[in-house]
Amino acid sequence: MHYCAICGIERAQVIRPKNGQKLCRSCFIDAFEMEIHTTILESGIMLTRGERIAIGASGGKDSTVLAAVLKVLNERYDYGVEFILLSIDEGIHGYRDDSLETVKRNAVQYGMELCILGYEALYGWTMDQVVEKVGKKGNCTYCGVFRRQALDRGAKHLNISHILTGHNADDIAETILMNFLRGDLPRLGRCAEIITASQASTMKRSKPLKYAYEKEIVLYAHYRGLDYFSTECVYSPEAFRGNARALLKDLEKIRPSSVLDIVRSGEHLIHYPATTQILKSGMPHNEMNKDAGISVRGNENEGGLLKMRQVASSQLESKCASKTQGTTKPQTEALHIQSIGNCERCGYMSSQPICKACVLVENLNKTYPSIAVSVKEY
Ligand SMILES: Nc1ncnc2c1ncn2[C@@H]1O[C@H](COP(=O)(O)OP(=O)(O)OP(=O)(O)O)[C@@H](O)[C@H]1O
Repeated sequence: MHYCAICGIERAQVIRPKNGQKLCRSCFIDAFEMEIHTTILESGIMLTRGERIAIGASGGKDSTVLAAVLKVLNERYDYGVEFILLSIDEGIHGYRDDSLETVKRNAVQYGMELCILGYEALYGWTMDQVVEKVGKKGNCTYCGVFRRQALDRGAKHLNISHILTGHNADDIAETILMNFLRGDLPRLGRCAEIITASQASTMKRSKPLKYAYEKEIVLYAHYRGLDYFSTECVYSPEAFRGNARALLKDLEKIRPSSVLDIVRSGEHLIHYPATTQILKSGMPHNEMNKDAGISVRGNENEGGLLKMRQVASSQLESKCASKTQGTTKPQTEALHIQSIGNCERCGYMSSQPICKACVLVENLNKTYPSIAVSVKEY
């Protein structure tokens, strides 16, 4: 029999995948919570006293554990933050309607306000209708674009500018693998970041469970008897993600630390190679921006590093895009970082004249002329 590596009194019940440490149930719960607290403190996820912060709550294990742990930490370490559960109803019968019932119970259990926003009200389409129209292949693209914007809209409606999501280490490792296998280095760097801000949004998003293994999240939920919804989406997940997931699981069998190793590799690539080249060139930010033909709305001199990353990403993105289109753009072509403006159609913030959600809605509405092309204001 093994005793817990921390207390040395209780019988060990858990072997931690990241380091092989054997822990008892109670020490595991403490260690898990402490690691998320440390992630919040060390990663720059700012939880400012008095601030209202949204938790993207799907009712699944990850966001339920996130809400439960944040409630504990908020009380234990006196963060002084008000957490609001923000749920998006994609309109998937037999899946999201059931998981939202779980979120409603979680709101009562954790004493958190709950806001639910639906695709139907925002876009005039439920995902069930989208799948009926476009089929199961490719429907995840619609769902992902709509959800991203819906979360932003919900948070804005609540006067909130920071959203926390339950993406865990396995989710991030999968995305890194997918982008690596596709040769998409700019996305690979971005997906490894714990805090993301997009050019198309002023909303900050953070992933406090970034270093938490899926296995441990399930175990934590089990040990604490958390109320969560465990059914997979009725529409098949993105096929390529399924392959990346299978590959990750195989790697994990041989080497349990693989998940975090891949996350760390992704982090190292954030600054590599284009950003590094720009940093090495020593060019002053404003000169570099002028050369790159960048127009950034607001203070032209602020956010040097961020701008450098944007330039680096843009350079690589434009190279990748031109490659996939079979043309090679000249290296000297000026780069244009779009500033955040407003979508001409729905009025919501967008880096393009028409936001992605409106483009997708327009596609959907094409064969339904009686439905107005609109994304409703919320
Ligand atoms: N319908 C939704 N409403 C609000 N937030 C959502 C919704 N769907 C996903 N999210 C947020 O995005 C995160 C990652 O979503 P994903 O679809 O990858 O699900 P997941 O990894 O199974 O997470 P979960 O177990 O929380 O459902 C979730 O943890 C949650 O914070």
